Amino acid sequence: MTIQPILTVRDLVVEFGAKGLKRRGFRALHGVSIDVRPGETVGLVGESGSGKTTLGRSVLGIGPVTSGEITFDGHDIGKMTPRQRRLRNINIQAVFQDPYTSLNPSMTIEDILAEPLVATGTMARPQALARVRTLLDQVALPSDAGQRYPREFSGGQRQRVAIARALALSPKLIVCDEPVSALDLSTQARVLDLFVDIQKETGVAYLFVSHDLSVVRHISHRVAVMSRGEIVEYGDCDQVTARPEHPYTRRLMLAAPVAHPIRQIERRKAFEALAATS
Ligand SMILES: Nc1ncnc2c1ncn2[C@@H]1O[C@H](COP(=O)(O)OP(=O)(O)OP(=O)(O)O)[C@@H](O)[C@H]1O
Repeated sequence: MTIQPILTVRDLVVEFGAKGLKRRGFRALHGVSIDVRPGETVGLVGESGSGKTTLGRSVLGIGPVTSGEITFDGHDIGKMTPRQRRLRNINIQAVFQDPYTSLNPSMTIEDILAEPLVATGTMARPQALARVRTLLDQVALPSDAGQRYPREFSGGQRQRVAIARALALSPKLIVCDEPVSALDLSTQARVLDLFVDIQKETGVAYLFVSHDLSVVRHISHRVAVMSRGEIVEYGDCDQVTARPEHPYTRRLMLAAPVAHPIRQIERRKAFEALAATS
């Protein structure tokens, strides 16, 4: 039995600064196709400027779609306005890079987490507050965190709050755009493990954007490699990261540091041998 994707992107073209039909703007995406199945993580990796964020923003409905299709949970959402998305209950959430600016500093954590539930009419405030306690528990924050403000938390803890907020409305898909890049290495590992645990618990799918191949390798079932607005390689995580076929992916692998210098040399030799035979 084939599993239907929860998200399908077909031939997505995004141009910035296009003026009407006559003047073409800067083309950031050149016909990108990708899909995400329920409960899986698709990692989107590539160097700076390759178009990862642009793709994520189009899926979220906060970036332009010049042409192509985006289908989510059976709905054709590519050309929907934010209002149309709300009316049709299109529930795709986001976790962004910077935990220091993504949370309103004047609101308590409780209010930050209750807001989407109350604002969408999903729950009255008393039920929303009960849900907040469950969410705090889910992201392993203490129950008294609700009465505190974002400034009282570390970067990793703030990112846990951002994850809890994304989970509040029980989405089937979360777009994660560099969600651990601002964190130190040990905090990165803990937050990545949290993403994995939450997926096991809830079945949520992630489109997970990162420039860091080791992060993507840690969390993804499938990986798409982007270069200059195109997907140049796309497949199972093990296949793409252990036996990359595209020269760009090989270069990305070689550029990714590994902890042990001898392993780094061995790996470089292996990839050079691979490159010579292909
Ligand atoms: N609003 C915009 N107006 C004009 N050009 C843009 C806009 N947003 C992105 N771009 C351009 O589109 C290209 C892709 O950018 P994007 O941010 O998607 O890349 P990225 O792979 O996410 O990079 P990074 O890892 O640095 O965030 C870049 O050349 C960028 O300058």
